[in-house]
Amino acid sequence: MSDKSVLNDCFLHDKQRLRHHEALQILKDQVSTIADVETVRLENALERILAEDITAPRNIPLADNSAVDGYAFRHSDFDEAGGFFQIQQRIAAGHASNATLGPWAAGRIFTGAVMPPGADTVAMQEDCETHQQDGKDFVIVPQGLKKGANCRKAGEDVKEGTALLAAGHRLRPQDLAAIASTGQAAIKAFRNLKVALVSTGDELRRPGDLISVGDVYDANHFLLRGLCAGLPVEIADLGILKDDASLIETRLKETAEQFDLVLTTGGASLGEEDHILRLLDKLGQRHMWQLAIKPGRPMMFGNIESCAFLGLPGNPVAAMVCFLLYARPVINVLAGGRFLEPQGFQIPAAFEVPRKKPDRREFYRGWLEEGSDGNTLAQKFQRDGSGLISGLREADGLIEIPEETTEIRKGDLVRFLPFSGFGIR
Ligand SMILES: Nc1nc2c(c(=O)[nH]1)N[C@H]1C(S)=C(S)[C@@H](COP(=O)(O)OP(=O)(O)OC[C@H]3O[C@@H](n4cnc5c(N)ncnc54)[C@H](O)[C@@H]3O)O[C@H]1N2
Ligand code: MOO
Repeated sequence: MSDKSVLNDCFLHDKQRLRHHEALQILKDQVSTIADVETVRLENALERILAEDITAPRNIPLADNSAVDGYAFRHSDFDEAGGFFQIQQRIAAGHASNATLGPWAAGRIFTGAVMPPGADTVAMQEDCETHQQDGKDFVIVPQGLKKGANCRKAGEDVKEGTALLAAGHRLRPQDLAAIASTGQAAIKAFRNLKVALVSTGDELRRPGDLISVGDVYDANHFLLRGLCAGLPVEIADLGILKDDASLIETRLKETAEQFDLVLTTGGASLGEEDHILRLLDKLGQRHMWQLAIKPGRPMMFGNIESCAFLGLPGNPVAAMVCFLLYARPVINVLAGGRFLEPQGFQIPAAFEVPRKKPDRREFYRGWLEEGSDGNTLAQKFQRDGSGLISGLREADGLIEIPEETTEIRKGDLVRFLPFSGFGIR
């Protein structure tokens, strides 16, 4: 390799840069919840992050009840031939009976109705025959029912005192059902995080605006807006800031006073027109910059007073990779949740990479495909450029290649991180 090609490699210094795992550790150490707590009615609690533990105050269900429409009876009255019972009471759901069931008596019962005292088993009505004799109603229950059949026990779903959900959990529909089943009408939840989205760059224009040579449409705003949609945030669009240090300084200062997190893209490197890093250092504290990853190297993290600050690189692929790996878990922690790690699995590669730089972790855009032998393989988007939105669009996930790997041959195991594991599609 010639000296020139070495000098041309802008990743030459990866050895001195922060490793991915070190960056994650810094974020874990530095970030804690800043969102306030508020009371939220269950109707509005979907996707909110719980700020309290939820414990069952009583058994669910509260009492033994029937799982079917049928006839409740005492199993001890029943023998191999079946049973012949006089129907002595009728119990509908919501109308518990206090009358104890005597020997050879049955209660007409409906699904969800509380078992009458003394009864322990229910026969389904389709399996029974009824008839009248001397003005009395009887039911014939066929043989074979086990004691307790078709009876749901008190507390069989949840026992009184069971811990159902812990603070920090993001509420799904089934969690809301579980809370509702305890009778709790409102919960303590963290307020959604107030996030300001800022795109920086003289070249940027919003879709719909006219462009001329050298201009670029602001794709990152829509990328980040979409990625934030799956997180407990309220976003504000601060638009595009020109590469003007004093303008950016004023806006960042104002914004930091009003928001929990400022998320910028662009201007993260050190060119004369890149102001974000210098301004973060001037206005607040920087905890991280320059990672040994590709793409995403100029990613930065810090704070301006009590406002967290994430400066993502301008290249859209780098912005998305950094968002998924770093911004997403940071946002979730700031919002009261846990540090979200991606889910991934090992899978053979359908591609080869003859030479990969050591000392840096790489994230390719990729998808799963079927190999000739029918096995599933990971395929990689051919081109590596960090400005290629096409790769993101075609991908279903990221392929994570660790620092020590210097070559990938077809069939080597690689780690696939499906986008679904990041909560996106
Ligand atoms: N001399 C060096 N140059 C660069 C380095 C370096 O270390 N030394 N790092 C490169 C890497 S890696 C990346 S990534 C980029 C990121 O730099 P910035 O964060 O300063 O981003 P910009 O220069 O503002 O923009 C980079 C690229 O992305 C386009 N861009 C920016 N914002 C948007 C947007 N909202 N929507 C669509 N596209 C956007 C911008 O036009 C540029 O083409 O720096 C390398 N350079
Ligand atoms: O790391 Mo930059 O992230 O090449 O695009």
